[in-house]
Amino acid sequence: MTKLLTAEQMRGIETAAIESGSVTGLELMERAGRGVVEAVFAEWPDLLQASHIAVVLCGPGNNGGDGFVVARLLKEWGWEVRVFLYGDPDSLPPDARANYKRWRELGEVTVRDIDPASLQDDDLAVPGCSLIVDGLFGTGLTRPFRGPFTAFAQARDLSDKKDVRVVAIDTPSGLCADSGRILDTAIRADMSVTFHAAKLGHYLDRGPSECGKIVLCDIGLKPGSESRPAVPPDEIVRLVERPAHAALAKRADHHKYSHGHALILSGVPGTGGAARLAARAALRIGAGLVSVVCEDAEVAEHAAQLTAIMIKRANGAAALAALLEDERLNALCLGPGLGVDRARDLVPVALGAGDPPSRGRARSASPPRRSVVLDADALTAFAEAPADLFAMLHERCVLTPHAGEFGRLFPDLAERLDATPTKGPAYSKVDATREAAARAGCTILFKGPDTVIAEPSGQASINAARYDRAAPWLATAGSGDVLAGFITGLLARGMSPMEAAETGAWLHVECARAFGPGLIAEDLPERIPEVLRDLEHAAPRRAR
Ligand SMILES: NC(=O)C1=CN([C@@H]2O[C@H](COP(=O)(O)OP(=O)(O)OC[C@H]3O[C@@H](n4cnc5c(N)ncnc54)[C@H](O)[C@@H]3O)[C@@H](O)[C@H]2O)[C@@H](O)CC1
Ligand SMILES: [K+]
Repeated sequence: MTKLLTAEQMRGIETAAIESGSVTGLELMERAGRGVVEAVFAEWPDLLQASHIAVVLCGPGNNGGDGFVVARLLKEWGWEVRVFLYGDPDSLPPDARANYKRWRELGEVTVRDIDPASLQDDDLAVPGCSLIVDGLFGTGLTRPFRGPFTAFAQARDLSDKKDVRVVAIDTPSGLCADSGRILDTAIRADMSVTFHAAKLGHYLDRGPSECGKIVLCDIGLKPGSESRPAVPPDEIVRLVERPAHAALAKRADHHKYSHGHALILSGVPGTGGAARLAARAALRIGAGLVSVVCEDAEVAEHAAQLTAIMIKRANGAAALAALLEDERLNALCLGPGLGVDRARDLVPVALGAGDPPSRGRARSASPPRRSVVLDADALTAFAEAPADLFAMLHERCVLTPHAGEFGRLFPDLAERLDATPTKGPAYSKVDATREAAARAGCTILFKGPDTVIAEPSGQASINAARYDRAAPWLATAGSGDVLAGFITGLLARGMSPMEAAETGAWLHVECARAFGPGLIAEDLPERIPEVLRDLEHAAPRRAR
């Protein structure tokens, strides 16, 4: 499991280690600086060949302290190093000050105001400079950085400057470590070297655009014990990773009914493509049976297109309620191509909250806990009255909004997320998704290249389609319908909502990566066999 930490959690782990007496802050800082230098040489071995010139920018906190360590180690390696300190040397925290002093035995420091009244001429354009080390701010960033930094960052996109590499210590300055949002402006790095564990901001929002490559450096901090974890498990955000093959495999002694029956509800004639995409995805991911549910007028369109996927007729809410008397139909998907009017009629029935007129049945006190995925129109249908939807949702539901749909259901949370951040830590997509899940009472998968999944308990994870898992071709019509279908199929197979949402999101990205350029939504389910085979080959062989 890859854990992602907030700045506060990281500080807690560091403090606990120092208080335990197992390590000093100075030792941690030395390991951090050394880790940065090692990462630089590993990434750019040409810099090992001869002595080079580096500019090291140090800020007023411990991130600056790491910068002084890097400056010293590069100097000892034979480099020419120019060091700038933004802040007062006498106000540096103790470990940073100790490293400032050690550096001063070797070289000069150009000291500048942290908040200058007017712009200063910093002459950062050091001729022949090969490396810029950003040690201005790390996890302690609390407000937009100003003055020369703003001018500096805005005037030049450092990483575009020919032959100059930019390495950020921990996080690129200006990037909020908790949210991945930029406080006004940020330095764009080619590589960011972070310590102990990556931070949420490396994977959320603008983080991946600003960080370049992420390198994780072990500075010898031990994880807490199981009885006294340094960070409570529920508060830790995980990066969604490759699922276990066993979770997706089919056992030889199982039959199709062991893998559930998924229903995908479709809309008016001519809009059924989205439902068929979702249905195909549910079938490919292994649901035992998949049916598209439609009205009489839509049967011909589906019949012309579907073979292994069955068609079930339901003209209106009462007919759907009658169909759902069959408890073998264990997972439903509503939204793709459904139309908002039809969604308003059918969603309450799907959630077991309807009062079907044909049978005159009173609203059930304990509605059947059938798994339900609500996407697209099924979310938009409740834009005027989200509380009505939340009152019907239950723990087997998954909502899969994109940013627009999220804003319709949770306008106050979206507003906080969209507001320009003025201080750190800024409100993050993880914060918003967790709050949304608690309010809705079910699992929420908030889509994007930084998809966040959260359940009401506060458990949360990020499925990042960034860095080495980038899948830009997923931005194509129908891709969300396929994701909803994957999740529905996995729910039909019996996964929990959180596991189905995480696994579906991971497979979605993996299918896109397996296909590559030119991808359209139809291609995604067709890559499932290849992706499943790869998972099988990666799985450890069973002992004979
Ligand atoms: N937590 C840990 O376990 C370790 C932390 N280390 C380093 O320490 C860093 C965190 O150090 P700090 O907590 O001192 O935080 P930072 O060094 O990121 O910055 C905090 C300082 O900057 C000021 N500040 C914040 N935003 C500002 C702005 N926009 N303009 C002007 N001043 C601003 C704060 O008031 C504070 O003085 C990490 O990012 C990492 O680089 C490493 O030394 C290794 C171990
Ligand atoms: K930094």
